[in-house]
Amino acid sequence: MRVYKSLKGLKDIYPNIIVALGNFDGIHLGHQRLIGEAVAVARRTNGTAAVLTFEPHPLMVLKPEMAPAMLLDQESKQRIMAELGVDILILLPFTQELAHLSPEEFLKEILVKEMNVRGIVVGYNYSFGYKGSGTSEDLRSYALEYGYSLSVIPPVKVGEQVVSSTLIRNKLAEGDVIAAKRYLGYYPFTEGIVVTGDRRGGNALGFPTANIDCPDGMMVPAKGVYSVHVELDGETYLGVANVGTKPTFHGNNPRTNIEVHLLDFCGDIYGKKIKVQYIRKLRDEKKFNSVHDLINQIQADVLSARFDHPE
Ligand SMILES: Cc1cc2nc3c(=O)[nH]c(=O)nc-3n(C[C@H](O)[C@H](O)[C@H](O)COP(=O)(O)O)c2cc1C
Ligand SMILES: Nc1ncnc2c1ncn2[C@@H]1O[C@H](COP(=O)(O)OP(=O)(O)O)[C@@H](O)[C@H]1O
Repeated sequence: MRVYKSLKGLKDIYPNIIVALGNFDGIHLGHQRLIGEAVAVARRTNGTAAVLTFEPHPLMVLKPEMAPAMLLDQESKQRIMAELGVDILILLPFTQELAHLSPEEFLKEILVKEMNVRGIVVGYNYSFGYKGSGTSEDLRSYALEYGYSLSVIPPVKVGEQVVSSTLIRNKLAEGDVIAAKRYLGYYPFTEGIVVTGDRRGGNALGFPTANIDCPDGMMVPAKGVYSVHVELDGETYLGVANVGTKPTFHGNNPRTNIEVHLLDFCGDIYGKKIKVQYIRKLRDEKKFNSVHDLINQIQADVLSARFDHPE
């Protein structure tokens, strides 16, 4: 998959672009269906499967205080899109100027003039252009004139629930990682570099923990203890993770920390990149009266986590 940050020259390199439009935070089951449709149309028509998305998230530019925590970092997002078969990803810088294009201008200037799209795929509730006033009906009304096909993907449901990024954020905020996985189609995860912590885990507790540095603005599940799968150097380990503030030691320290103890592993992994996939919430984080009680509880957590083998 090739990544572009500008539209310049694209239509000359790719004369038959089928584009999926949207923000796709999380690339959940609904997004996967939508992007899958663009890929299918492109394969059928000998075209190029493209995703056009904005960077940063439009709300970061328009109303930063309203911008949600992101479900996926940019690198993971690109990896999943490539796995879905996307040929080109266009990360269009979202500017005030772009935000002020009317729906008609966005369609004519960007999709037709710059990209000469042959196919457009959007979700049932897609909106675009100034203040999001354009809808899929507007795209439909110009399809014949500009010669593109239009697919509008109906809501994807799991049971009675319509899958959405907001629903998934709410589930993660409740610590319900099992529900989040049901809607994402994969285990929610945090990826980051192992940094030094308070150097207490291995020495005082007998449970060394890899502390991960999580980029700001990323969604993290509710505070608590989780069984996890950890990817490190191409291997997958079972682990127990604590998402929280370590109240036994830190009093009212507000900064949420993610740390994981890998089962059946020993080694120095400072500076390494690890991916922590949340499998199941085991319990809430709590303040223990003694280090001894905390150690006993972590031992019990490890026993519970042993039930959650990696596939
Ligand atoms: C499985 C697991 C569960 C934990 N549960 C709690 C908890 O309930 N309360 C708490 O204060 N700290 C908890 N901790 C965090 C420990 O206090 C922490 O690992 C220890 O302070 C070491 O921190 P360090 O890695 O910065 O040295 C937990 C850690 C793990 C690995
Ligand atoms: N089983 C393990 N799980 C996690 N980290 C481990 C494990 N074995 C060794 N380590 C190493 O030990 C470090 C954690 O030790 P710890 O005493 O908790 O110190 P820190 O406070 O710096 O995290 C990890 O960052 C990692 O390099």
